[in-house]
Amino acid sequence: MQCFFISRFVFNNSLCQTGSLRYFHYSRFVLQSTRNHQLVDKIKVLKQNLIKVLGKDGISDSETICRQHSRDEGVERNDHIVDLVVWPKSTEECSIIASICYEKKVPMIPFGTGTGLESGVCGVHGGVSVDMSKMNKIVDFNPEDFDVTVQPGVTRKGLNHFLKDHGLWFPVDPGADASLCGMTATSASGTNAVRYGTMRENVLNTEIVLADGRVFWTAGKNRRSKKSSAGFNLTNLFVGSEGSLGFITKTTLKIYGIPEMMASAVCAFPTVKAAVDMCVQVLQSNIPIARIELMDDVAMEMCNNHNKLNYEVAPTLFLEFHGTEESVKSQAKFAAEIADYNGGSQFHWAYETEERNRLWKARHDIYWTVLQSNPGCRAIVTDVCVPITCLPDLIAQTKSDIQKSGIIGPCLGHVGDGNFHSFLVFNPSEPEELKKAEQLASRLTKRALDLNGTCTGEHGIGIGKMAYLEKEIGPVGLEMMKSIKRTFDPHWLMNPGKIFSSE
Ligand SMILES: Cc1cc2c(cc1C)N(C[C@H](O)[C@H](O)[C@H](O)COP(=O)(O)OP(=O)(O)OC[C@H]1O[C@@H](n3cnc4c(N)ncnc43)[C@H](O)[C@@H]1O)c1[nH]c(=O)[nH]c(=O)c1N2
Ligand SMILES: CCCCCCC(=O)C(=O)O
Ligand SMILES: [Mn+2]
Repeated sequence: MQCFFISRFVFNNSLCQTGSLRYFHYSRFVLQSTRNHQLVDKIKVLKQNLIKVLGKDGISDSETICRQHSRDEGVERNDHIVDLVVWPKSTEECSIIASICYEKKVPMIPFGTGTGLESGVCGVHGGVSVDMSKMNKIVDFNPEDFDVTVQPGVTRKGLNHFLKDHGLWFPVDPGADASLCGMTATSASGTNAVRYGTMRENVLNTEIVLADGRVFWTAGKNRRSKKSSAGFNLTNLFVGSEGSLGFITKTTLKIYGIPEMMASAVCAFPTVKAAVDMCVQVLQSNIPIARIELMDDVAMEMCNNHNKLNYEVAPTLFLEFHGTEESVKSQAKFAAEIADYNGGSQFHWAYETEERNRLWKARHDIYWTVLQSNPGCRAIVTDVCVPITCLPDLIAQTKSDIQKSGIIGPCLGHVGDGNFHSFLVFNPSEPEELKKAEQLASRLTKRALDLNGTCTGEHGIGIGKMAYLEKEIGPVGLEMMKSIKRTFDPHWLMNPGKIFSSE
């Protein structure tokens, strides 16, 4: 296993180390000189063997490429760099890569598009990053059965571009243009989940390459029935497995008809509680709302400034209705009455595709908006999800906690699911700020767990949420998860150091 000797002499100019997170710069030279020699030797042999299979174009050990593949959009972890990157072009090549790594006992880390937020793609113990982007075909499409099977290089936007001409779409939308197998691996969701479900509800089958190179389908080869009672649900085991059980080399997904009409609206509220109360009442009234997204006043102000918009700076819901023209109109009328009852403003409507896209782009871009509004800063993104009735108090407590701390922390959420994010901004050269942000995130997550919720509604555990998993699922639950991992991956080679440690 790789080992690092971290001393102050290692750092070029900045060091900030508190709790579980570390941010620092160091030189590749020092990194390599302290790396376990056994692994370095193994990697040399491995490289030669892999070149024979993949050709020189299918493999790289360049420092830049290894670094690019060792980070996602979340916290940068400069001490967890992979040693090699490979690009399989087929399931067969992926299987050969796995068997070669298995023989040498070298860690393997699947890489989708790197949009994850929990450091899922970094090499905690070094190893080989397997970039799936060259496996980018739609391999099976059954429009009348409403299913499609794609390889890992197919992204959400790529699939929707293909489906559009057939009057179909795949609605799970994390905003980022993530790979569909990466979304399967993290159990992603996003803005449409309140109506169409998350990846868990939309994955019918997956093809898997195991750590030792064996290939199998979790629901049986090519099976695509909408339901099954045939034994354990192995498909769901791989949804949210974060690369720790095997490579997902195909995912079979449910797809949907594009609704005749889609209409979006924006509505401001006097308080977060009023906005969430409206959301609960909309769900209780069985309005089949497609999106109901909260942005707090802090997020709205940044959104306005960044996008040259002039929405009210107040807790705001972004809503969307799907259906026939008649149904959209009646859903919207009912929802507007509920908004009014809760002190909400008139709806500002967007009917045309372009206008709707602009509105949702402003919402989806909030991650970049916050970072660009605070140059040089980084952020801890929280992702708790609680029973919806607990949400108003939890958000109110969180906002008051953030205000007292002096940290900048916009909050927004997929409120229809009881899921919200706070974006706790800190300056990496101010250790006190990072400490405050970490303590805030920890208090918030503990509060959510005490309310029978989860530490992560959609981003996954990765490294960032490992500390909370045992409290969430209990010691026996954690041991069961580890036993399952041992069954699929007895030598702990698939993405080790994520979700839980090996002890
Ligand atoms: C601006 C912005 C906004 C959002 C988000 C990101 C960003 C940058 N996300 C997070 C992110 O888009 C989501 O986690 C995706 O599912 C990650 O997919 P990638 O293909 O990028 O996986 P990425 O390459 O980042 O990998 C993520 C994890 O999956 C594993 N993995 C990837 N491909 C695999 C494969 N083929 N087989 C096995 N394991 C594999 C990796 O090893 C890693 O552990 C999100 N998410 C969300 O759910 N809701 C949201 O609202 C948002 N919003
Ligand atoms: C407060 C910004 C957090 C954004 C995190 C990305 C995400 O999940 C989203 O919904 O947007
Ligand atoms: Mn989200």
